[in-house]
Amino acid sequence: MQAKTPSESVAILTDLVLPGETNPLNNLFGGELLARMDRAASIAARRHSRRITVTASVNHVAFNRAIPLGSVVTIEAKVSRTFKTSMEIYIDVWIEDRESGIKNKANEAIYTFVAVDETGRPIEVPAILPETELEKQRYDAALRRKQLSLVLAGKMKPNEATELKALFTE
Ligand SMILES: CCCCCCCCCCCCCCCC(=O)SCCNC(=O)CCNC(=O)[C@H](O)C(C)(C)COP(=O)(O)OP(=O)(O)OC[C@H]1O[C@@H](n2cnc3c(N)ncnc32)[C@H](O)[C@@H]1OP(=O)(O)O
Repeated sequence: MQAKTPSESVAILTDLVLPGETNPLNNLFGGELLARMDRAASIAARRHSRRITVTASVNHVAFNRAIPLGSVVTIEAKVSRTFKTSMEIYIDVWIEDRESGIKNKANEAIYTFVAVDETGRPIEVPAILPETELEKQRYDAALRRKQLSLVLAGKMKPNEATELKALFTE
């Protein structure tokens, strides 16, 4: 299977925040943002693997800035690292300033997707070759995040999480 670059998987969704999607503070409802990020991430995972993909876990979400009603929101998702059958998808969320058009970072999230065959069994995905400095940083830290996610899910013993242990012994 031929390796791919993160830019080959990039998925960008730009949409408005409408009244039915807000909370009582008139900001985008958190669950609505999670769903939009899941959609963008699933397209990125699909573009990388060209397989059926499912969300295996949401590893990290930071709601750093509220997103007001009427905002133009851009969600950019791309594969940051692949393992055997799983892919880490890094998602950046931007709000566009109405007057200047300048985009300011509002949130970010990290999802894990798994490619599956027609019977739902995990199947191998192409490797990834990070190109930019940011892509390389995200790639390098992804194994640590995977181990943390597996430990929290009870799928890995803490003493097997070599990358996590290294954080505390360096
Ligand atoms: C192309 C352009 C147009 C595109 C056009 C759009 C098309 C778009 C199609 C629509 C697509 C919609 C997709 C929406 C996304 C859903 O809405 S999917 C619905 C929500 N998700 C689900 O229902 C998934 C349910 N869970 C499962 O099916 C199974 O648990 C899984 C995820 C397949 C894993 O199966 P398993 O038996 O645990 O398999 P296992 O071998 O242990 O693990 C497989 C891999 O997952 C990893 N893993 C498992 N759990 C975790 C965890 N908690 N944390 C991190 N990694 C984990 C393992 O480490 C392993 O990784 P590798 O080392 O192989 O890389």
